[in-house]
Amino acid sequence: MTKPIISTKDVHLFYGKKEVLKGISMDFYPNEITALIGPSGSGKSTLLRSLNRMNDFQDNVTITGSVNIEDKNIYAPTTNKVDLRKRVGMVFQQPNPFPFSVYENVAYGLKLEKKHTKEEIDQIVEDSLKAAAVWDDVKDKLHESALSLSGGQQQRVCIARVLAVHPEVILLDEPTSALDPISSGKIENMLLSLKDEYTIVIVTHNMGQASRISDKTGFFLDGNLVEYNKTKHIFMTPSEKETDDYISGRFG
Ligand SMILES: Nc1ncnc2c1ncn2[C@@H]1O[C@H](COP(=O)(O)OP(=O)(O)OP(=O)(O)O)[C@@H](O)[C@H]1O
Repeated sequence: MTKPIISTKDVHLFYGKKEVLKGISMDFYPNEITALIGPSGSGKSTLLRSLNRMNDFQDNVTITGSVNIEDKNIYAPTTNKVDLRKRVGMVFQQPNPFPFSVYENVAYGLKLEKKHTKEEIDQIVEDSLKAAAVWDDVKDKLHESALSLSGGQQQRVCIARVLAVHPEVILLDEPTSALDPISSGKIENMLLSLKDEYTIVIVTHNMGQASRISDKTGFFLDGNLVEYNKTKHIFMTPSEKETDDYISGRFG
Protein backbone atom coordinates (compact mmCIF):
# COMPACT_ATOMS: atom_id res chain seq x y z
CA MET A 1 0.00 0.00 0.00
CA THR A 2 1.26 3.51 -0.79
CA LYS A 3 2.52 5.33 2.26
CA PRO A 4 1.54 8.93 2.88
CA ILE A 5 4.31 11.47 2.37
CA ILE A 6 2.91 13.78 5.06
CA SER A 7 0.75 12.75 8.01
CA THR A 8 -0.70 15.13 10.53
CA LYS A 9 -1.82 13.58 13.82
CA ASP A 10 -4.17 15.39 16.16
CA VAL A 11 -2.83 18.85 15.30
CA HIS A 12 -4.19 21.61 17.51
CA LEU A 13 -3.08 25.15 16.79
CA PHE A 14 -3.75 28.20 18.91
CA TYR A 15 -3.23 31.88 18.11
CA GLY A 16 -2.90 33.14 21.67
CA LYS A 17 -5.80 31.42 23.43
CA LYS A 18 -7.89 31.01 20.30
CA GLU A 19 -7.93 27.44 19.02
CA VAL A 20 -8.09 27.51 15.23
CA LEU A 21 -7.19 23.88 14.48
CA LYS A 22 -9.00 21.39 16.69
CA GLY A 23 -7.26 18.05 16.27
CA ILE A 24 -6.54 17.58 12.58
CA SER A 25 -5.36 14.15 11.45
CA MET A 26 -4.80 13.93 7.72
CA ASP A 27 -2.65 11.87 5.34
CA PHE A 28 -1.33 13.31 2.09
CA TYR A 29 -0.25 10.81 -0.56
CA PRO A 30 2.46 11.10 -3.21
CA ASN A 31 1.38 12.03 -6.73
CA GLU A 32 -2.00 13.24 -5.59
CA ILE A 33 -3.57 16.66 -5.49
CA THR A 34 -5.44 17.29 -2.24
CA ALA A 35 -7.81 20.25 -2.05
CA LEU A 36 -8.66 21.94 1.26
CA ILE A 37 -12.04 23.64 1.12
CA GLY A 38 -14.31 25.34 3.62
CA PRO A 39 -15.64 28.75 4.57
CA SER A 40 -13.45 31.72 5.37
CA GLY A 41 -11.76 31.37 8.75
CA SER A 42 -12.25 27.60 8.97
CA GLY A 43 -8.49 26.95 9.31
CA LYS A 44 -7.48 25.77 5.81
CA SER A 45 -4.55 28.16 5.38
CA THR A 46 -3.41 27.57 8.94
CA LEU A 47 -3.31 23.80 8.35
CA LEU A 48 -1.47 24.35 5.05
CA ARG A 49 1.12 26.56 6.73
CA SER A 50 1.60 24.01 9.50
CA LEU A 51 2.89 21.54 6.88
CA ASN A 52 6.14 23.44 6.37
CA ARG A 53 6.24 25.42 9.60
CA MET A 54 5.30 28.72 8.00
CA ASN A 55 3.30 29.47 11.16
CA ASP A 56 6.61 29.75 12.98
CA PHE A 57 6.95 33.24 11.49
CA GLN A 58 4.01 34.42 13.60
CA ASP A 59 4.18 35.28 17.29
CA ASN A 60 1.86 33.74 19.76
CA VAL A 61 1.38 30.42 17.97
CA THR A 62 1.18 27.15 19.90
CA ILE A 63 0.94 23.87 18.08
CA THR A 64 0.50 20.37 19.52
CA GLY A 65 0.27 16.98 17.84
CA SER A 66 2.64 15.99 15.07
CA VAL A 67 3.30 16.54 11.39
CA ASN A 68 5.37 13.67 10.06
CA ILE A 69 7.21 13.59 6.79
CA GLU A 70 8.34 10.05 6.17
CA ASP A 71 8.05 9.15 9.85
CA LYS A 72 9.94 12.20 11.18
CA ASN A 73 8.07 14.89 13.08
CA ILE A 74 8.92 18.22 11.43
CA TYR A 75 8.29 19.95 14.76
CA ALA A 76 11.20 18.10 16.38
CA PRO A 77 13.81 20.59 17.62
CA THR A 78 16.44 19.13 15.28
CA THR A 79 14.51 20.02 12.11
CA ASN A 80 16.40 22.28 9.72
CA LYS A 81 13.63 24.65 8.65
CA VAL A 82 15.42 25.84 5.52
CA ASP A 83 15.74 22.26 4.27
CA LEU A 84 12.14 21.56 5.27
CA ARG A 85 10.87 24.50 3.20
CA LYS A 86 12.88 23.25 0.23
CA ARG A 87 11.25 19.83 0.53
CA VAL A 88 7.85 21.41 1.11
CA GLY A 89 7.63 24.52 -1.06
CA MET A 90 4.89 27.12 -0.90
CA VAL A 91 3.03 29.33 -3.37
CA PHE A 92 0.92 32.18 -2.00
CA GLN A 93 -2.35 33.82 -2.99
CA GLN A 94 -0.75 37.01 -4.28
CA PRO A 95 2.11 36.41 -6.72
CA ASN A 96 5.22 37.52 -4.82
CA PRO A 97 8.19 37.60 -7.20
CA PHE A 98 11.34 39.24 -5.88
CA PRO A 99 12.10 42.60 -7.52
CA PHE A 100 14.74 40.95 -9.71
CA SER A 101 14.80 39.55 -13.22
CA VAL A 102 12.75 36.48 -14.15
CA TYR A 103 16.00 34.48 -14.35
CA GLU A 104 17.21 35.62 -10.91
CA ASN A 105 13.86 34.79 -9.35
CA VAL A 106 14.03 31.18 -10.49
CA ALA A 107 17.78 30.83 -9.91
CA TYR A 108 17.58 32.34 -6.40
CA GLY A 109 17.35 29.15 -4.32
CA LEU A 110 19.85 27.35 -6.54
CA LYS A 111 22.43 30.09 -6.14
CA LEU A 112 22.03 29.93 -2.36
CA GLU A 113 22.72 26.19 -2.50
CA LYS A 114 26.08 26.83 -4.23
CA LYS A 115 25.92 23.30 -5.67
CA HIS A 116 25.50 24.03 -9.35
CA THR A 117 27.54 25.45 -12.21
CA LYS A 118 26.24 28.42 -14.20
CA GLU A 119 25.34 26.07 -17.08
CA GLU A 120 23.41 23.76 -14.75
CA ILE A 121 21.53 26.70 -13.30
CA ASP A 122 20.65 27.95 -16.80
CA GLN A 123 19.22 24.53 -17.61
CA ILE A 124 17.25 24.21 -14.37
CA VAL A 125 15.81 27.72 -14.83
CA GLU A 126 14.64 26.78 -18.32
CA ASP A 127 13.25 23.39 -17.21
CA SER A 128 11.43 24.95 -14.25
CA LEU A 129 9.88 27.71 -16.37
CA LYS A 130 8.77 25.06 -18.88
CA ALA A 131 7.27 22.88 -16.16
CA ALA A 132 5.45 25.94 -14.82
CA ALA A 133 4.03 26.56 -18.32
CA VAL A 134 5.46 30.07 -18.58
CA TRP A 135 8.60 29.52 -20.68
CA ASP A 136 7.01 30.67 -23.95
CA ASP A 137 5.85 33.88 -22.26
CA VAL A 138 9.23 34.77 -20.75
CA LYS A 139 11.97 33.14 -22.81
CA ASP A 140 12.77 36.45 -24.52
CA LYS A 141 12.64 38.47 -21.32
CA LEU A 142 14.58 36.36 -18.85
CA HIS A 143 16.62 39.37 -17.81
CA GLU A 144 13.72 41.78 -17.44
CA SER A 145 12.10 42.44 -14.09
CA ALA A 146 9.61 39.76 -13.02
CA LEU A 147 7.45 42.64 -11.76
CA SER A 148 6.84 43.70 -15.37
CA LEU A 149 4.93 40.48 -16.09
CA SER A 150 1.17 39.99 -15.80
CA GLY A 151 -0.22 38.61 -12.53
CA GLY A 152 -0.78 35.19 -14.08
CA GLN A 153 2.75 35.09 -15.50
CA GLN A 154 4.19 36.25 -12.16
CA GLN A 155 2.34 33.45 -10.38
CA ARG A 156 3.73 30.86 -12.80
CA VAL A 157 7.25 32.29 -12.31
CA CYS A 158 6.71 31.91 -8.55
CA ILE A 159 5.75 28.28 -9.13
CA ALA A 160 8.91 27.84 -11.27
CA ARG A 161 10.93 29.31 -8.39
CA VAL A 162 9.55 26.61 -6.09
CA LEU A 163 10.11 23.83 -8.67
CA ALA A 164 13.74 24.87 -9.24
CA VAL A 165 14.84 23.52 -5.86
CA HIS A 166 13.09 20.17 -6.50
CA PRO A 167 10.62 19.99 -3.63
CA GLU A 168 8.71 16.80 -2.85
CA VAL A 169 5.56 18.62 -1.84
CA ILE A 170 4.07 21.87 -3.15
CA LEU A 171 1.61 23.81 -1.00
CA LEU A 172 -0.55 26.39 -2.74
CA ASP A 173 -2.73 28.87 -0.85
CA GLU A 174 -5.50 30.05 -3.20
CA PRO A 175 -2.96 30.46 -6.02
CA THR A 176 -5.47 31.55 -8.64
CA SER A 177 -7.85 33.73 -6.66
CA ALA A 178 -6.16 36.93 -7.90
CA LEU A 179 -6.10 35.73 -11.53
CA ASP A 180 -8.42 35.82 -14.54
CA PRO A 181 -10.05 32.56 -15.72
CA ILE A 182 -7.57 31.99 -18.56
CA SER A 183 -4.53 32.32 -16.28
CA SER A 184 -6.29 30.17 -13.68
CA GLY A 185 -6.96 27.49 -16.29
CA LYS A 186 -3.27 27.46 -17.26
CA ILE A 187 -2.28 26.96 -13.64
CA GLU A 188 -4.84 24.18 -13.18
CA ASN A 189 -3.51 22.33 -16.24
CA MET A 190 0.03 22.82 -15.06
CA LEU A 191 -0.76 21.42 -11.61
CA LEU A 192 -2.32 18.36 -13.23
CA SER A 193 0.85 17.85 -15.25
CA LEU A 194 3.05 18.26 -12.15
CA LYS A 195 1.19 15.57 -10.24
CA ASP A 196 3.35 12.79 -11.72
CA GLU A 197 6.37 14.16 -9.89
CA TYR A 198 5.03 15.99 -6.86
CA THR A 199 2.54 15.86 -4.04
CA ILE A 200 0.30 18.91 -4.18
CA VAL A 201 -1.93 20.45 -1.50
CA ILE A 202 -4.07 23.39 -2.53
CA VAL A 203 -6.39 25.65 -0.55
CA THR A 204 -9.18 26.88 -2.79
CA HIS A 205 -12.51 28.66 -2.51
CA ASN A 206 -13.32 27.62 -6.04
CA MET A 207 -15.43 24.46 -5.88
CA GLY A 208 -15.09 23.94 -9.63
CA GLN A 209 -11.34 24.07 -9.29
CA ALA A 210 -11.31 21.57 -6.43
CA SER A 211 -13.51 19.15 -8.36
CA ARG A 212 -11.56 19.56 -11.61
CA ILE A 213 -8.06 19.01 -10.32
CA SER A 214 -8.00 17.26 -6.98
CA ASP A 215 -7.92 13.56 -6.15
CA LYS A 216 -8.95 14.06 -2.53
CA THR A 217 -10.75 16.88 -0.78
CA GLY A 218 -10.87 17.85 2.88
CA PHE A 219 -13.76 20.00 4.09
CA PHE A 220 -12.95 22.29 7.03
CA LEU A 221 -15.43 23.99 9.31
CA ASP A 222 -14.60 26.00 12.40
CA GLY A 223 -11.16 24.40 12.89
CA ASN A 224 -12.41 20.84 12.36
CA LEU A 225 -11.88 18.51 9.44
CA VAL A 226 -15.49 17.54 8.88
CA GLU A 227 -14.88 15.14 6.03
CA TYR A 228 -11.89 13.96 4.00
CA ASN A 229 -12.32 11.61 1.09
CA LYS A 230 -11.96 11.13 -2.64
CA THR A 231 -13.03 14.30 -4.39
CA LYS A 232 -15.78 12.48 -6.32
CA HIS A 233 -17.25 11.23 -3.05
CA ILE A 234 -17.14 14.67 -1.42
CA PHE A 235 -18.84 16.36 -4.37
CA MET A 236 -21.29 13.63 -5.43
CA THR A 237 -22.23 11.79 -2.24
CA PRO A 238 -20.85 13.61 0.83
CA SER A 239 -21.31 11.72 4.06
CA GLU A 240 -21.88 14.76 6.27
CA LYS A 241 -24.74 17.22 6.08
CA GLU A 242 -22.39 20.19 6.64
CA THR A 243 -20.32 19.17 3.62
CA ASP A 244 -23.43 18.84 1.50
CA ASP A 245 -24.68 22.25 2.63
CA TYR A 246 -21.35 23.88 1.85
CA ILE A 247 -20.75 22.42 -1.57
CA SER A 248 -24.30 23.07 -2.65
CA GLY A 249 -23.89 26.72 -1.61
CA ARG A 250 -26.22 26.69 1.37
CA PHE A 251 -23.60 28.45 3.50
CA GLY A 252 -20.04 29.69 3.44
N1 LIG B 1 -1.85 35.56 12.75
C1 LIG B 1 -3.04 35.31 13.28
N2 LIG B 1 -3.34 35.73 14.52
C2 LIG B 1 -4.54 35.48 15.09
N3 LIG B 1 -5.53 34.81 14.47
C3 LIG B 1 -5.30 34.37 13.24
C4 LIG B 1 -4.04 34.59 12.56
N4 LIG B 1 -4.11 34.03 11.34
C5 LIG B 1 -5.34 33.48 11.24
N5 LIG B 1 -6.05 33.67 12.38
C6 LIG B 1 -7.41 33.20 12.66
O1 LIG B 1 -7.41 31.79 12.53
C7 LIG B 1 -8.64 31.35 11.96
C8 LIG B 1 -8.33 30.47 10.76
O2 LIG B 1 -7.74 31.28 9.75
P1 LIG B 1 -7.27 30.68 8.37
O3 LIG B 1 -6.61 31.78 7.60
O4 LIG B 1 -6.53 29.43 8.57
O5 LIG B 1 -8.68 30.33 7.70
P2 LIG B 1 -9.02 29.97 6.22
O6 LIG B 1 -10.01 28.88 6.28
O7 LIG B 1 -7.78 29.74 5.43
O8 LIG B 1 -9.72 31.30 5.74
P3 LIG B 1 -9.69 32.06 4.32
O9 LIG B 1 -10.42 31.15 3.41
O10 LIG B 1 -10.43 33.33 4.58
O11 LIG B 1 -8.26 32.25 3.95
C9 LIG B 1 -9.44 32.60 11.63
O12 LIG B 1 -10.36 32.80 12.67
C10 LIG B 1 -8.41 33.70 11.63
O13 LIG B 1 -8.98 34.91 12.01
